[in-house]
Amino acid sequence: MNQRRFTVDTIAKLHAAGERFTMVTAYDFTSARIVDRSEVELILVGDSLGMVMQGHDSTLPVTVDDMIYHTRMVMRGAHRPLVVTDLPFGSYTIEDDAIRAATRVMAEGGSQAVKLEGGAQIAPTIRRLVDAGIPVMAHVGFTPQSVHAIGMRTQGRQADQARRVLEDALAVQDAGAWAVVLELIPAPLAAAITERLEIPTIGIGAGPDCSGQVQVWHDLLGLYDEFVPRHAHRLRTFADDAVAALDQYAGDVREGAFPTAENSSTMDAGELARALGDGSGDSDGDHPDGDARDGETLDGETLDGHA
Ligand SMILES: Nc1nc(=O)c2c([nH]1)NC[C@@H]1CN(c3ccc(C(=O)N[C@@H](CCC(=O)O)C(=O)O)cc3)CN21
Ligand SMILES: CC(C)C(=O)C(=O)O
Ligand SMILES: [Mg+2]
Repeated sequence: MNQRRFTVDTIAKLHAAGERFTMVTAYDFTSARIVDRSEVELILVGDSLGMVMQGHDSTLPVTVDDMIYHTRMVMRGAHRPLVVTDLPFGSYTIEDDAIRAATRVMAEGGSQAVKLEGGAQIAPTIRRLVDAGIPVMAHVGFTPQSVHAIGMRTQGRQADQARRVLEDALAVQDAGAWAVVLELIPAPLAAAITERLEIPTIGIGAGPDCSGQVQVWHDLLGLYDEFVPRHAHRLRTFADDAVAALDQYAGDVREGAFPTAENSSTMDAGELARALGDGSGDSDGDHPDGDARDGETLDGETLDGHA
């Protein structure tokens, strides 16, 4: 597919046309290449990488440098999707820090937008980023960087809390966010918010009536077994396939079934004999040019790749 890259503008047009779209996380070149070949419109370089790539039990230890490192790998592989990078925990608490972190992520990482967690409280920061020319995706409801403050649970089941989630979504829209992730909120609340917003909502654990959906790569493909969130759309079990493949590899080597002639190269028996010095080659031990290293040229042209 030789499609032009999705932009904030083309996503807005999809949304205006009433089309649902998808976002998936990616953290490296190879996975970004795969998303590039798919129909998924957006890549999130999520701070979930702290869990699924780094093995931490929360997203809190992730640094701006980590996000830039992973974004750079993703940008080399993704040419069609719009790429958004999460600002990590603590990097945008203070407004000036937010400008610095977002500027670095975009200038050094190369992504097209940043995402940060929070509602009304973070709205002034969103406004400043947008004024600085940085497209901002917001994230309300369950915000994983606040897990120790709010717990790992659905937000907005009671009226007062639900109203706060709605107000957060309206506040980030007013501040200039071009989209908002709704994480772990009741489906009817997500539907009501989506109806009241002009910008697209992107749901995860927020029911079917969002403008789009987002999933973590490892959850979709069955690569992460520490836990499988209820909201995960686990379409494959690649980790199981990988273990089976590794077992087959180990077994093949043990049984001598790998490598075969097809995986190996040959050499002239005389050359080997000369190398081993068993008398069939140069008996005087001389290695005149053009003899012991037959066929090689001075510029090394024929050095590579012959079987
Ligand atoms: N692999 C992975 N998938 C994710 O979706 C994800 C991450 N990692 N890391 C960052 C955040 C953390 N997220 C999480 C993590 C756990 C639950 C969880 O335990 N959910 C409960 C249901 C909670 C409720 O409905 O109140 C569950 O039983 O799955 C939810 C979101 C979402 N993000
Ligand atoms: C779960 C998504 C929305 C996210 O923020 C992440 O992957 O970090
Ligand atoms: Mg995140």
